[in-house]
Amino acid sequence: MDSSERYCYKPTLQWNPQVQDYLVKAYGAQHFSRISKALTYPSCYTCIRVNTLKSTSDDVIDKLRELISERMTPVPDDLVEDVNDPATVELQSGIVSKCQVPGLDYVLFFKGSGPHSIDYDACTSDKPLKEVIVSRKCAEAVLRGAQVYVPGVLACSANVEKGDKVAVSVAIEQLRPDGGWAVGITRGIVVQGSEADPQFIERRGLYIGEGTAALSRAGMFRVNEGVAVDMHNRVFKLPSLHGVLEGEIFLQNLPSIISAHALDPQPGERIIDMCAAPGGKTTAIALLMKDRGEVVATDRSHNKVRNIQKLAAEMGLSCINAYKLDALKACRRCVSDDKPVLYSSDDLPVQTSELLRLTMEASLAILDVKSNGDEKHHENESDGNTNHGVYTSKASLRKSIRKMKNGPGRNQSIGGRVENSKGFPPDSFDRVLLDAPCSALGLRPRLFAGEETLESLRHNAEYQRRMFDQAVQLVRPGGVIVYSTCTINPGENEGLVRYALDTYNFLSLTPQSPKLGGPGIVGKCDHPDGHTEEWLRPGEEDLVQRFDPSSPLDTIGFFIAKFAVGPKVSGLQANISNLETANANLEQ
Ligand SMILES: C[S@@+](CC[C@H](N)C(=O)[O-])C[C@H]1O[C@@H](n2cnc3c(N)ncnc32)[C@H](O)[C@@H]1O
Repeated sequence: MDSSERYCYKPTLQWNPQVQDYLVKAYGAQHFSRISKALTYPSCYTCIRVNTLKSTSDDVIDKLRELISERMTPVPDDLVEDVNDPATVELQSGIVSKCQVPGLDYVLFFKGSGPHSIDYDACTSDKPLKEVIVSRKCAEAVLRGAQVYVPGVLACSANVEKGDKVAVSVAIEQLRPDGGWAVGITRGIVVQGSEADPQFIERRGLYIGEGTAALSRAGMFRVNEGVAVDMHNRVFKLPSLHGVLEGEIFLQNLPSIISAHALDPQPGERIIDMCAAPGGKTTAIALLMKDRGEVVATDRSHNKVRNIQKLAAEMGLSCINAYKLDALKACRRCVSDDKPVLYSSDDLPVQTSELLRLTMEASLAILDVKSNGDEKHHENESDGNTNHGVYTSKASLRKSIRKMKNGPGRNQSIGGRVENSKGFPPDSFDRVLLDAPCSALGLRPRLFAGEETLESLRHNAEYQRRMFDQAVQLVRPGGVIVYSTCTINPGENEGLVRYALDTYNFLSLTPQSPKLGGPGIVGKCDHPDGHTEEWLRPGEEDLVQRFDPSSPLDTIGFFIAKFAVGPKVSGLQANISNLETANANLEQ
């Protein structure tokens, strides 16, 4: 075997066999195989969203070009090789272009290249190849342009010293005789670097580039942090823009930007991004609203909510209010706290819907009638769970209304604490984005997919439906829900759309703009356990956007559905009357 074959990058993505069968049924064998291969490569460009509040595309292009030339001159000795590399020259001449889609000229593409074949032997012809083996997560980051950091190092040749050139490969889970997956390399082992090496087969086709050891072998396993290998020759050459023009630009996948456009947010509206961290789509939405109105950004993780706040502050966006909230409890019909309040003042809407405003005014009127002003917590006994009728004090309501006008936590994005939200009233948002947590089977580069089973995929779909139920309650009639995922699993995409349309007869799929993705999948899948998963019906496929990682657009796998919300009351009444009919039929 020659060295180009031995030290190449040709990974084969490993799937759980049942999941693979299921995806082959959905896509057809050839298409699935193309997708599976594309997933192992990063996109060949970095997508940049310009913060139009702070800069323009032309300014950012100029600054990036300047930065690149600054970084290249004077040319440090160890970069001489890079400057002669065609990919580096290409970057140097400034392959940064504006997106040509109307309305998206604030999106820039920074071109990269790959896969390149690397002649590892040429650099070490007089001595045996020195190697470093890294973890899968580390390799996925390196393929996107990162360095090899110490925690990512799994194994190393015996004689590696600081400054040595090393070939970097990745250890990936292998199927074991018991049917489980395991990485065959124990942290700290010595890489033999010969075909006698028991792990040699496992890293064939998994070499991701060459770098200079920043530490000796001993150092790599002694310290806990820092760069272990400075990568200078990679199979994919993508610009590393980490920390560059902070606040002015945001690195974001193209489909994510499109999902914010699909929501079509308007200045002055009140919008909720239910699973918002780290805030990529939240900030994209806020910019499309010209920072006017309110974007409520919620996530269940406290630290992640902080990150949303930091990002909003960094981008200079003040219309974002971020809260810690479980999306499964995002809608609160009424509150049954010890202290009787009508919705916590923390989460009262800034641009509240007309409906809620009328409700508030009506409550004030009721209180005016109650001349003694006593506060009474009245529970509606017909529904002990959620539907509590709540009275509150006039002062408390007035305070709440004042807060409605001023906006809750309006300045929280400049470093305030993370507030917990108890949920929001029904119909209180003009638009809802549910960018749901998912199996992430569209993210690239991905070097292993065997962790997902049919059960875990189905569990995700159930979780997403429960979140979607909350989204339906939060949006006002006449509003919009956008549902998106970064997975290629139809059960979490078209399956959710089927659930939505079959469950809520006041929802309809509505066209999206811009439309860059392909059609959705029509049909169904009969699972071996008898469960049938239904996807789209004919005529629905062109109303969703499906981004295919194997398509020329070269994006991550992504899915977007946009629902128009009709009058809910009649829809609910229709559901209730359906239930009543069903009950009556049962009783007969
Ligand atoms: C796909 S990511 C969202 C990415 C984000 N929309 C963006 O564009 O930057 C999903 C997020 O959902 C959050 N999440 C998962 N379960 C949740 C729940 N029950 N309630 C709220 N957030 C949840 C995760 O913490 C994660 O940040």
